Amino acid sequence: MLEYQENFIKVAIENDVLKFGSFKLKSGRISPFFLNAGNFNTGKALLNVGEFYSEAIVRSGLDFDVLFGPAYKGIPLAAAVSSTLSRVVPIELQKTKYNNAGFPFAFDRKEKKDHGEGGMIIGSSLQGKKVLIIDDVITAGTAIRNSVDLIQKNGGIVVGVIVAIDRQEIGADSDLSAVEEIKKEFGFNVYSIVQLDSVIEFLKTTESEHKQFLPQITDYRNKYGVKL
Ligand SMILES: O=P(O)(O)OC[C@H]1O[C@H](OP(=O)(O)OP(=O)(O)O)[C@H](O)[C@@H]1O
Repeated sequence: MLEYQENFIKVAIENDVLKFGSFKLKSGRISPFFLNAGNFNTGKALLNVGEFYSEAIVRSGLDFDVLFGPAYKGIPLAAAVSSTLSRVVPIELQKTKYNNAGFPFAFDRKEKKDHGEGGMIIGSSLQGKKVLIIDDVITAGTAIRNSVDLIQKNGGIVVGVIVAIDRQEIGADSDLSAVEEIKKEFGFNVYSIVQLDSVIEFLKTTESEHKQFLPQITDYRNKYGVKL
């Protein structure tokens, strides 16, 4: 595990974003851990988070024009990360790789608006642009599929997805994880700051008060996790 990944897990725990206990998921599975990015709710936390995502994005080597954050939790993430990228990516690289555009971002509405400027997309235009979707987590992949559809309807080309954590969990009717299904269906990669395996490693190797959850998490990984 890299240093920034360990730091992400620490910050996520400190902010009550990564929680341990017993949580019922949309899938009906009872999970011993849960990620709620809505708890990155201070300027300080967003600055931290912006840096973790930025590091994962730069490491991915992915070439993109616009960040897209699906409503609602993707919205502050897209704003924070585009702001951080414009600060941490060296100017020369911004010129050569990112068109010196200042890392534009966009997001969608959940409710239709038919007055004022109208439309479903707010922020940068997606027309003809390579789009990187940013979200907190993929569970069944519904949010990502909706976003891909919306981005394509608005003329954008999705080139990848970045999430905070890859749960490495198989779907209800398949041996593939949601992340693998998305890759297979659309052909682009899903990147993450950490995977469930990193969280397991963290609990094994650090003096965390949450070490007690290791057996339940390992059982959950064995029961629902993707085979490596
Ligand atoms: O892969 P999925 O099964 O779609 O689950 C993941 C999505 O669910 C959550 O958002 P939610 O749809 O709850 O909306 P919110 O951001 O408004 O909370 C989360 O922020 C992801 O966008």
